[in-house]
Order: sequence, then structure tokens, then C-alpha cells
Amino acid sequence: MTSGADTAPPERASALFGGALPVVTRYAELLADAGVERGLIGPREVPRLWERHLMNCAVVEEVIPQGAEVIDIGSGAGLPGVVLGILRPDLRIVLLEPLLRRTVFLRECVELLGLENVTVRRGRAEEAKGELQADVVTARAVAPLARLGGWALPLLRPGGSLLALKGEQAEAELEESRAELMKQRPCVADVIRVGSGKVDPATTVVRVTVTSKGDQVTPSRRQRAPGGRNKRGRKR
Ligand SMILES: C[S@@+](CC[C@H](N)C(=O)[O-])C[C@H]1O[C@@H](n2cnc3c(N)ncnc32)[C@H](O)[C@@H]1O
Repeated sequence: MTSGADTAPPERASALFGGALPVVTRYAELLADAGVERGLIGPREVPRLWERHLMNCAVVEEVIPQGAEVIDIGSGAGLPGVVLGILRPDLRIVLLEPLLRRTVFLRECVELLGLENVTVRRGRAEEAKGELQADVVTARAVAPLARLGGWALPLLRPGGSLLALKGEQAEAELEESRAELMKQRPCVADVIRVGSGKVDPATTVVRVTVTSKGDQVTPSRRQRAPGGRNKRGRKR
């Protein structure tokens, strides 16, 4: 067991987590203990669990609407999904993760922390289309934005958002990926910073919001020209 001092919350965690602090502290202990033992997080992350992981993820809750259904793609050891589930009991969260030993750990966390609003699903995001739907999809350190968009946008309800936690290159990555994201589904995208004054630096999030009521824009639909004719002018 890692020493308690390693996982003791810093002072400003109290303001951020409020009454949820004891449960987040228990989660920090699980990460520092079984999480490290089973190779789900590196031992060097333990001293910076709070600032760099737990608090950094928690502030994303600022932009998640009340009562939203959330899918956390590539949850790993539970970031950001478990933290959001603790902090926001109003959310219903699915932790979507393909690797068995990670889903085993996630199920243990859900059970031990008593998170009735969080479920764990083993699977790949690209295979969840048609089976899972959400108002918000979160993802941290899972895939480049264009690929992530291809997995996440089909899972969103109209008006729903992908919230991708990214680093300092977020703006550049968004500009490179914007056209690809639009091909997936009509959407608007921006880079926002959340948690100013609560975490330093603020957490950078690429937010991609689906604007259409319709489904994904499929190549066949895009090729269709108005007037019931296809691109070559032949009547359909
Ligand atoms: C670098 S880890 C990040 C874990 C966690 N989000 C975090 O920030 O600590 C990437 C995670 O994405 C998962 N992953 C990779 N490909 C995936 C896919 N196609 N669908 C869902 N999850 C995937 C991996 O199994 C792994 O747990």
C-alpha cells in the first residue's frame, strides 16, 4: 500500500470537491495502490495524482449539463469518468474501455466507491455505434482528434458534445482535424479552458458539438444532388 501522505488531498482540493472529497480520496488511494500494482498508472504519477489527474479532470464538469448521459471513451483507470461520476451524481456515466484488466479495476472502483450512476462496458468506441448514445462523450489521452471524432460523433444525440481533454497543441490539432470532423457529422468546434482559478494551468478541452438532427453524413448521402438525381445526373 502506498503511504497515505502520497495520496493526501492538497488544500485546494476541498473547495473543488466539497462533500465528495472523502470518496475522491479513496479513489486516489485505489489508483496509488492497485492502480500502480497492476500497471494501470505509472508510479511516478502518484505524487501528482491530485493536481495533474483528479483535479484536472474534475473541472470538466463545468461544461456538462445537468442530468446528462455521458460516455467516457478509453477510460483506462477511470479518468475522467470516475472523477466525474463521484462529483456529479446527477450524471449517468458509461466507462467504455476495451482492455479486460482495466475494466476489472474500473468495476472494483465503481463497487468500492458506491457509484450507482456509473457503469462499466468493455468494448471499443468504434463498435459502440447503434448500441450506445449520449449527450456528452468525454475522452482523455485516447486518440488524435480526427480519429476520436470518428468514434465519438456517431454516439452523440443532436446538440450533444464531444469533450476531448487535450494539451497545449489543442488549437493546432483542431484546425488540422476540422474538415475531417465535419465529414463525420455537421458540427461546430472550439477550444475552451475550464477550471480557471481552481486548477493551474486550466484544463484545455476541445469541444465538438453536433449541430444536425440527422445521422452521420454518409458518403452516399453527400453524393446525392438535389432534384432526385445523383452526381452524374442519373435519376435515382
Ligand atoms: C493512454 S490511456 C488513457 C486512459 C485515461 N483516459 C487517462 O487519461 O488516464 C488510453 C486508453 O484508451 C483505450 N482505448 C484505446 N483504443 C480504444 C478504442 N478504440 N475504444 C475505446 N478505448 C480505447 C486504451 O485501452 C486505454 O485505456
